[in-house]
Amino acid sequence: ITSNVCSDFAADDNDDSSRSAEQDDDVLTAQLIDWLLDNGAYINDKLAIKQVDPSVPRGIYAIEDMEAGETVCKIPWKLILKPSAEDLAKGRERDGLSDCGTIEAVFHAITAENDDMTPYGRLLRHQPKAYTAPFWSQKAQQTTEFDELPPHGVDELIDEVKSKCNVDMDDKMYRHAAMLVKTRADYHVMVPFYDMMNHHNGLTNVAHVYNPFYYIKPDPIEQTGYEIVTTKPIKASEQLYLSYNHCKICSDYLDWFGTPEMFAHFGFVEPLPQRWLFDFARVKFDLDYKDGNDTTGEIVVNFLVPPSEKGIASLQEELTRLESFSSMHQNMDYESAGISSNEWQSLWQYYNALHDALTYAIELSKREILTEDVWKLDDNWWVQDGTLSAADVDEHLVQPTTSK
Ligand SMILES: C[S@@+](CC[C@H](N)C(=O)[O-])C[C@H]1O[C@@H](n2cnc3c(N)ncnc32)[C@H](O)[C@@H]1O
Repeated sequence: ITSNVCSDFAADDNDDSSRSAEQDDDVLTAQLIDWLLDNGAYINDKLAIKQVDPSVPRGIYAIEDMEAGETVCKIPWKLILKPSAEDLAKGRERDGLSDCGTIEAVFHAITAENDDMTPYGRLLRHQPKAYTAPFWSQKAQQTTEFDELPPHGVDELIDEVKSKCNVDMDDKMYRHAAMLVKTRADYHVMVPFYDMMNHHNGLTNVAHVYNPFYYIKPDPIEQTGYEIVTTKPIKASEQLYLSYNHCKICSDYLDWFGTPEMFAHFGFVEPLPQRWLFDFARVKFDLDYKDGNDTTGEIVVNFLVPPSEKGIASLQEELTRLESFSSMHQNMDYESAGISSNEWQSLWQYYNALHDALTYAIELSKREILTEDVWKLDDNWWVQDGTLSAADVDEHLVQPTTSK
């Protein structure tokens, strides 16, 4: 996976050329924890934040065995970056308003004068810049036929910020703030410590206690803090993992938000299990190891909607198109392509994942009975895990039928 994207970009972070050794990730993280504890946060003392090797991203690990149901952290409302009280009072609908207020709050946190900058602001400022596709350089977007290879619609993420928020997206720090919000916020809240948790749908072992999106009074998060608990026993040295799309508060993302969307929003290719939804072919499937625990074993495709002959033929066309993209670019290096090595690596990681997913789906569809029934359905042919939420049908919002 793309784990080294983060650390590589940290090295590219030339905004802080005067950065001293004290500002390195471990120091910034230690300062963050001290600040949180001094200001009323609870953080379970069986945990440590670390990067165990350069090929995996920094994350939260158990350093002692933990039981299911233990509190991981409780982060007080006052330490959370969020829109102004005035904006919050207008409601928490996902109309972009909340995101705008959060981007503004993050911008101020990362650009505060030295003495006013909190350890959270410092850590966020130090995070890798522009590593998700919507924030790539223009050159990368053009050279790599941006709109063709990475998932479609990545540019919408920035367009949405530009059209809804009164922020200057040509300003480097505003762009960084926007990317931080897109990659680290839960809806309208940026929660220190909690936002260091990585994603894995096969190894999820923590959950939210409260949903920040459902606004009830008195708001439990304002009262008791942002609280996360373990959902399984976790052994010392294991990593704590959240799911960014199949979690208790993920109803907007639950059904349609798969590996391509994860790449577009968060800038990494998720490990198996992966979900792929190809609307143009009306094919939707999960890709996983046959024996979930054996990551060297056979890979299986679980079609979530019966595949059709027409759909598989479209996937084949897409695979051919991809291969012509690859034969045009694969022998180049990032310098001759004129883009950064991180953009180049990230692009090919996604290419390989997409290529593999298409190849598996085409190959393993030969074991299925193909039926054209999916083409008789309406645009919501893909809804599987939940039921459509009436208010937001156009946005393909789904609500879980069971709590996860
Ligand atoms: C909310 S932050 C998670 C914490 C982050 N690793 C850190 O160092 O603070 C989200 C970012 O973490 C990275 N990330 C999360 N899960 C990952 C995974 N399974 N593999 C690679 N990178 C991951 C991605 O760069 C993503 O944009």
